[in-house]
Amino acid sequence: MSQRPIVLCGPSGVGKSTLIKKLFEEFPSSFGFSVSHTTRNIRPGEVDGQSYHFVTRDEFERRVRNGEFLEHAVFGGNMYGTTAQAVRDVHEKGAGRRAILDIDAQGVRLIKQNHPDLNPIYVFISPPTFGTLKERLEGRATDSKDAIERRLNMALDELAYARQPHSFDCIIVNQDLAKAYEKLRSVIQGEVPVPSDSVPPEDEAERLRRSS
Ligand SMILES: Nc1ncnc2c1ncn2[C@@H]1O[C@H](COP(=O)(O)OP(=O)(O)OP(=O)(O)O)[C@@H](O)[C@H]1O
Repeated sequence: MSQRPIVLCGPSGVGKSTLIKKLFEEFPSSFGFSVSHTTRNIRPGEVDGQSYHFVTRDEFERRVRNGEFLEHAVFGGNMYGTTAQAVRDVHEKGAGRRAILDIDAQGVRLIKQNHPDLNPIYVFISPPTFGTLKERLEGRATDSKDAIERRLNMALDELAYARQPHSFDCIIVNQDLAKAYEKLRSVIQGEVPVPSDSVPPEDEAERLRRSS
């Protein structure tokens, strides 16, 4: 198997975690997640460098200025992010495991601009329709109404980016989970060319949200 990192991108609720979980179940020691940086305090039982890289806000901001992060965000007043080095470490320090990244379209743009040496395989997981995505987010029952609204608004950008030609190596529409998983596995195992699906055109739900 090649060791190119895998970048999975797609709107929240499309099924990325579900697909990654299946991969880990089938190949328990082939893949690894990168260790994120955070400014939050270390909790009992956590190990610096394993759970997270715990750093001060000054240190975090210095790394942001250096362009080290593929993505970073603030949650509950603390900063979290993934550095390019953390992705390289999965391979170099993780006994040859292959890095899987679950990142948003903005993160994909940053890798392409700032860290092309990572040379990942870019896969976009698409919902069958925008309306289906809404149903999945509501059905998951883990997100507040506000969070669902935010995620659906963000999904508009993700879908617009994925509809641009050549933004991803492969697009997989997650309609039937078993079929989507088979396709993902083929892409990862380098059985290329795996025929790419197309991001579906705007449906009524997406059109209404874009115009509101
Ligand atoms: N093909 C599918 N058909 C129907 N339901 C699905 C399918 N794939 C995933 N789901 C369901 O959709 C919901 C969202 O999936 P999941 O949590 O994996 O999304 P995600 O893309 O990882 O979201 P986030 O980025 O917010 O973590 C879950 O309840 C999951 O069981």
